[in-house]
Amino acid sequence: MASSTLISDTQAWKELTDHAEDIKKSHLRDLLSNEERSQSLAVEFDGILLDYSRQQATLETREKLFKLAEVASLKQKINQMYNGEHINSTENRAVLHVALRASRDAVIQSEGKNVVPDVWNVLDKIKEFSERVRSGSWVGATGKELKDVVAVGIGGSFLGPLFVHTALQTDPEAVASARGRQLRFLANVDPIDVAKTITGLNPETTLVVVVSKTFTTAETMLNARTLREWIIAALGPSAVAKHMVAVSTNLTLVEKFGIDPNNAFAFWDWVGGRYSVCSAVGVFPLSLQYGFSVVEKFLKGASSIDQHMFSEPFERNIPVLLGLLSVWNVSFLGYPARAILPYTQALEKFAPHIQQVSMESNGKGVSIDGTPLPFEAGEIDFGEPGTNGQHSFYQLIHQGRVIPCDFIGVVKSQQPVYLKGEVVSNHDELMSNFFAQPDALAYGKTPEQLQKENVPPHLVSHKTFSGNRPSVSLLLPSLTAYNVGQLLAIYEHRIAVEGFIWGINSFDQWGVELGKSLATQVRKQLNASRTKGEPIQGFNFSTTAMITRYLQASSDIPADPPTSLPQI
Ligand SMILES: O=P(O)(O)OC[C@H]1O[C@](O)(CO)[C@@H](O)[C@@H]1O
Repeated sequence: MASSTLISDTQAWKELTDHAEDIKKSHLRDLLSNEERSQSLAVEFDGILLDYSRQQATLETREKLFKLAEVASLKQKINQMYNGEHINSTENRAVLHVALRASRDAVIQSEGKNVVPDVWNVLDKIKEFSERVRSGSWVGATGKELKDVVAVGIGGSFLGPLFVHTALQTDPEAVASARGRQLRFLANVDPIDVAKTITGLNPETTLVVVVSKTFTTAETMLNARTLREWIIAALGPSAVAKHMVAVSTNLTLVEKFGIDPNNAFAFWDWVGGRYSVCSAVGVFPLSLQYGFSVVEKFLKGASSIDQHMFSEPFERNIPVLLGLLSVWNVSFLGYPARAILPYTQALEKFAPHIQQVSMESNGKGVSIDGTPLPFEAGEIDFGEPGTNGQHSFYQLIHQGRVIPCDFIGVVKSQQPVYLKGEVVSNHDELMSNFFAQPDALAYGKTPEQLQKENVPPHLVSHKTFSGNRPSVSLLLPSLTAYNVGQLLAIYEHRIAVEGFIWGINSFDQWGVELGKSLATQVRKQLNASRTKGEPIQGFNFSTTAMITRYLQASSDIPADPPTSLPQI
């Protein structure tokens, strides 16, 4: 396919469009009765099972999707990514998050240079520094051990580390090594978030890690300045050197901020913000909390999927299959959303992280060469752990809109809780729902079944479930740090596969710029109005009126220093 040709203009796309019309006539109830089909639509790797038999798809669909992958040069694009080519063309950057978790002896080139030694230099530095803090050889300004860490960052500098932190909090090995320590995150610029974060913390025992790829993000820099004042107010200006460290690609700005670059952990422009959890962005705060050896297992898990993705044929390649099925659901069956439903509370923060990875990556309106897309790319991701979600939005999924679901289950719970005298453990109860929901969605319930159950006629339509609602089931052996790394990489690569097929740039994010620059204009005017009494100008009537109202109504609020923030 020539690079300027849209994927939707190809014969492979047209064939899938026609094929989708046929598939829409079938029902999952019937498709699932074919055991041979079900057996073929499942794949296993390293203890992970992907069952995609509940997709509205047949073996023919899969063949046609492989044809589409061929026409989209999927294999070449994956190779280009792993070879460090500048596939993020609008920013002229390589996309090499796979290098962040490569083994020490791997060779991954960017601009003719093997980047793996640089990665391991930083990992070694993280290991050494985190061990000093954890062992108490690096202490605060008053000689006290630093037991509490606040990671200040937003977007990719927050969501991935929070997801992994939340998951590790259930891993017995991680829990044991985190005893007596706490890790908190400060992301939102809302003063409430600042107050909540510092509540109960003592600056004497707190290490603040400022995490920002660019070191210019408005929210992060303001929060970093606030916490710097919090430290200075309690311990004096010289305490900053002991209590503040940084993770960034911009070490010049780190130094300008007042953090010693020797206490900063670098990463590189070939790591996208939302793909940075395996860089110092995640590895450093998580190593402070859990120790480097636990975090290394997480990296190894991600790396195992990197190798699987790179070398496994498409028929057995979990991220490739998932990516192609997502394209099938969005572009051919017309389902714009995807629900991420982990049946484990440990993955509570997984959907929020994937929201950013997926929607910032694939929420694009033009192809990689700038041609407007005649189809919608990306999907709307949302989710909650089961069974909580079942008591929230599943009604819509069962009887309202059709939303393809990802069910994620774990064979061995990290926390088996058995009730004495009860037959079913908490985990079995959870998993009963994990197994039941996909079938409920797929089969539904017919009016005939309801009539046989003597449901009153006026309720039959209300109690009918159309079924034929697609899902995939991903069954992980357990949720160790290693498995968490695998899950992360499966989704990262799946999202890249989708973008490669749609022919978009999944690695830039120009869509976040406009709001940021308008906020800069508002911020300038707010300052000018508050300090010099200047009138608000340059906005439309509505915005001018709202800002003016806001200024007038908030003019009597005292500008307290952050140290006097009420603790929540
Ligand atoms: O790490 P930084 O540079 O502070 O950026 C934070 C986030 O802001 C964005 O650039 C846009 O929201 C994200 O892509 C990024 O993860």
